Amino acid sequence: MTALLDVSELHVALGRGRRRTEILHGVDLTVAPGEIVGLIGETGSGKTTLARAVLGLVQAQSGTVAIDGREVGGLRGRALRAFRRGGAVQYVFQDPLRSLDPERTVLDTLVEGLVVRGGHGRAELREAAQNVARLVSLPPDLLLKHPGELSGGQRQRVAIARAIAVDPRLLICDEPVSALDASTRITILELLLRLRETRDIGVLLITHDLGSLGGVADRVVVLYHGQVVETGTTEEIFLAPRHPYTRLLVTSVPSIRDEEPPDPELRRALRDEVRGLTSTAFADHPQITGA
Ligand SMILES: Nc1ncnc2c1ncn2[C@@H]1O[C@H](COP(=O)(O)OP(=O)(O)OP(=O)(O)O)[C@@H](O)[C@H]1O
Repeated sequence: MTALLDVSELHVALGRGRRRTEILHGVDLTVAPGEIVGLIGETGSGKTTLARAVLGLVQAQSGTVAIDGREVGGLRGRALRAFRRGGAVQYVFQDPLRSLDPERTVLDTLVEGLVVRGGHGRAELREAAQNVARLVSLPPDLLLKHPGELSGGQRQRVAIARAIAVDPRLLICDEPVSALDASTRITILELLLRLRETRDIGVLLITHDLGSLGGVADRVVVLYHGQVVETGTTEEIFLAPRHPYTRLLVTSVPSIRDEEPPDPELRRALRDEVRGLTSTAFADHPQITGA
């Protein structure tokens, strides 16, 4: 089966002139239709850069990005704009308040993508907004409100519904629940599970919190310093992590910790091992140093 998203040997460099640095060093990643893939990595590991490359917002030095078998990584100009307008890939941000226009009602927000695409009458747009609002369990009385009048969880539902309205194939969710309280997190993650079942949408779920992927992601891709160091089913990653960095992450997951307190010796040994993998400043991150 053709992967919905197929990223192969992707190298991306950012910055200008002498400050130009390679951020992604040959990343491979796939997402199948209806699959939820968790992309985990420390801050600065290149998760957002990877998402931006998939959206065509940054150009690759080399490697390919294909959506439904069509190479999109090299699109430029009009072809790139048409790809974006088509809406096959949609991005949901961590902080919906910053990504939603405060002046726009929920109803107008939900159909932003359809308006850009053009060709829809008023009644059609209203019906489309009502349909996606229902899909994400947003009460109809919220449709005429503005983002500032909604709770954090309601705003994230609006952001997801706006993305769904253009019927995407792939949803990239960048830390979609990290700004929410525990129970709202669960309802948003359940919503993603429902959407992949009912719409066969592929989801790339970006997070630095391995614990939030349990029960949600089918597979996990571990990004470390711009490289994929491990890929496996969520069960494999949680129960039999192979790379020392993944093992360190797993010892930090609270639910696992509760059942079996982390062995300080083990964590120390893993930290030393991870530190030995890189001599860069990355090794000074608190997760690694245990500070
Ligand atoms: N426009 C840019 N120019 C130069 N370097 C950049 C640029 N944007 C990001 N970087 C660098 O690229 C690296 C990866 O950043 P990126 O935002 O992709 O990481 P991340 O894993 O998403 O981190 P976080 O979890 O904090 O969002 C970082 O070292 C960052 O400083």
